[in-house]
Amino acid sequence: TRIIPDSKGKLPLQDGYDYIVVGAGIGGLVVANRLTEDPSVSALVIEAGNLDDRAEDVSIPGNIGFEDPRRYEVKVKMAEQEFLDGKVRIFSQGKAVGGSTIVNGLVWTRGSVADFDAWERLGNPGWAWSDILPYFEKSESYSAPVKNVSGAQPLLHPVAGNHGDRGPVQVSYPNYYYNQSYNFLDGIRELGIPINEDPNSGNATGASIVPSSMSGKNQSRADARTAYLDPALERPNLHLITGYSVTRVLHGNGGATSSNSTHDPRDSGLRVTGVEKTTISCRKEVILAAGAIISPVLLQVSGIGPVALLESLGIDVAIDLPGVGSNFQDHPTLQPVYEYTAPDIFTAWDIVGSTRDAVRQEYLTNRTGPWTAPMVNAAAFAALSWVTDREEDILNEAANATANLPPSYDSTLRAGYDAQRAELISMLARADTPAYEVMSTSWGQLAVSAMQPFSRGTVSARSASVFGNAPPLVDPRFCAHPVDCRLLLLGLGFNDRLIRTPPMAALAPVPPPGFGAADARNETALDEAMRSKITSGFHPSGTTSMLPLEHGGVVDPSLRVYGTRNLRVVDAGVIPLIPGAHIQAAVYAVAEKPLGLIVDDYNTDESEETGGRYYQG
Ligand SMILES: Cc1cc2nc3c(=O)[nH]c(=O)nc-3n(C[C@H](O)[C@H](O)[C@H](O)COP(=O)(O)OP(=O)(O)OC[C@H]3O[C@@H](n4cnc5c(N)ncnc54)[C@H](O)[C@@H]3O)c2cc1C
Repeated sequence: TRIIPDSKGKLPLQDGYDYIVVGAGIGGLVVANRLTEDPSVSALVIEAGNLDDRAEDVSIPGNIGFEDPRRYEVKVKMAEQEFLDGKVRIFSQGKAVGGSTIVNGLVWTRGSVADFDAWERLGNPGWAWSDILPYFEKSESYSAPVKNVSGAQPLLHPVAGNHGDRGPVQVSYPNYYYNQSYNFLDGIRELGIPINEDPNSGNATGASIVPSSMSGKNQSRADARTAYLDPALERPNLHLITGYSVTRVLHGNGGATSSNSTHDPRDSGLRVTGVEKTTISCRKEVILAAGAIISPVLLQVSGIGPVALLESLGIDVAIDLPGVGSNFQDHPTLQPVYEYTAPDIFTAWDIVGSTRDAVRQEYLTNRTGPWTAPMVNAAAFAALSWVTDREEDILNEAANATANLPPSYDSTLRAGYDAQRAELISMLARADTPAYEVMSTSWGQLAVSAMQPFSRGTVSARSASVFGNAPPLVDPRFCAHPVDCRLLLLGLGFNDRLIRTPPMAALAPVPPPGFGAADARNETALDEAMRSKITSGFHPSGTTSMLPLEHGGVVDPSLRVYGTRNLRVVDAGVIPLIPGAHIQAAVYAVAEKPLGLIVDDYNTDESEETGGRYYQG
């Protein structure tokens, strides 16, 4: 691999590449790696961020949440959240080779059989659980420790059934568990939630010690860079530019094309910033993998998106595609801390001063001790019927309450939403898909996320350039559908019961202001306290959805943008319906899957355009 860092000068590039990939996160690096396994294929990856320095704040799981590698993050301001408290929130996104996997929390969960079967029913043949399972397996090397390292019963699934053992991403468990993880799991059991020893089997509910994207041997972060770039460094046919941002997809002569172009559609290109503006051409395809926030904005500023938005910004319309930037989903999340005040409780917050020196030394010498443990050791995924006797009321509310869809949604997006809502309701009614998740940290944070969100938002360019004065408008519209807040309230009520179980009461947890036992009984007050605290679960997705055109889709089941012949999106944006899980495992699997389709397009017949509405104006 030729890595071309931010040279601030002329870019030493080839005349052209077969494939040009925008963004070196999960989607970009998986696709670039798999394509260049064939030495006759050339690919260029362009990444806005830089190679990370493998410093301790990146690679050591115990640093997550404390010494975050902020230098590899960009903060994106959300629109004021009108269904919460009217205030803005911040999204984090990775900006580095490896994308958000350089800064993420390592939690490795796939979701349930039902999550992916719903993708297929929504109009995506070949994307059911049984179809995507081989790609979950292909992406990972799963290992569970055979010995009990921390003294307590680890409750892990030790056998690698349905798990990959030769894939690039190391998935394993830490060599250390905080005792509080077991208080949590014991308390959860007292509330009738079963232990799930393998949350990645397709049955996603129950309480677990969660697997992490980390090396079992080195006890360090496994990310898209270590998994998919580092092993390919010897390949001369893979080039990577770092520190440069793609600003536009070009159409026709030098760009991904619409059918009314007179130019060769294969002659694609991108505009890239640097000291000197550069245009790069490619022979086969452009693959957008800039993540669920930026990929739709790049499409919009390149003239592919909802015609009304593009015209309002003075952007020439190439393809009127109403779904670009819509169907935005995330897991709304609360992070209340029930501080453990019993004496002699050791938490990650105690790792300071000389204790920190000792913990660090133990980690560096033996790869054992608290620094092997990521922020989240244990989590519970609760099925709705396990946690309420008002299940029918909630399902009725899910079906009948107004979803407050964004006014910009056209009839296709509304029809697509109706189909998704039916799937979500059937998932809420099942025992193997979660209504909410509770994540436990060593210091008493019991974070609650609604796992089947019914609200939908938008990502919209606010200028004709990605670098215009106005950054894009990112609006998840958290709790636009009221059932999302209802599920979060249910989760907080659950926390209140949980901290009063004997195993948890032994930790003497103190609820944060507004979240105490009396508050939990007063739903109105709790609801108000809660709305000011809801924020992102860091899982933006859906903004370039794989759905039929008549349901607001942006890409077809081969991840090709409707109306183009040589432009695909391969990142979290193509997820049509967010799984009830942390999404990195799904994004890796999604990115592994289209390889055959991409390559076949150029080895067999000419690819056909796949529908789309060409702008005639
Ligand atoms: C703080 C945080 C914690 C998270 N924790 C977890 C977790 O514990 N478990 C889990 O499953 N998921 C987690 N996630 C989510 C997960 O990491 C993402 O869903 C996943 O990385 C998305 O992959 P992607 O390929 O869509 O985009 P990314 O991995 O974000 O990669 C996109 C890349 O594109 C680059 N880019 C953007 N614009 C341009 C441009 N114009 N030109 C060139 N390059 C560009 C970016 O710099 C970035 O490197 C977390 C995310 C964050 C931010």
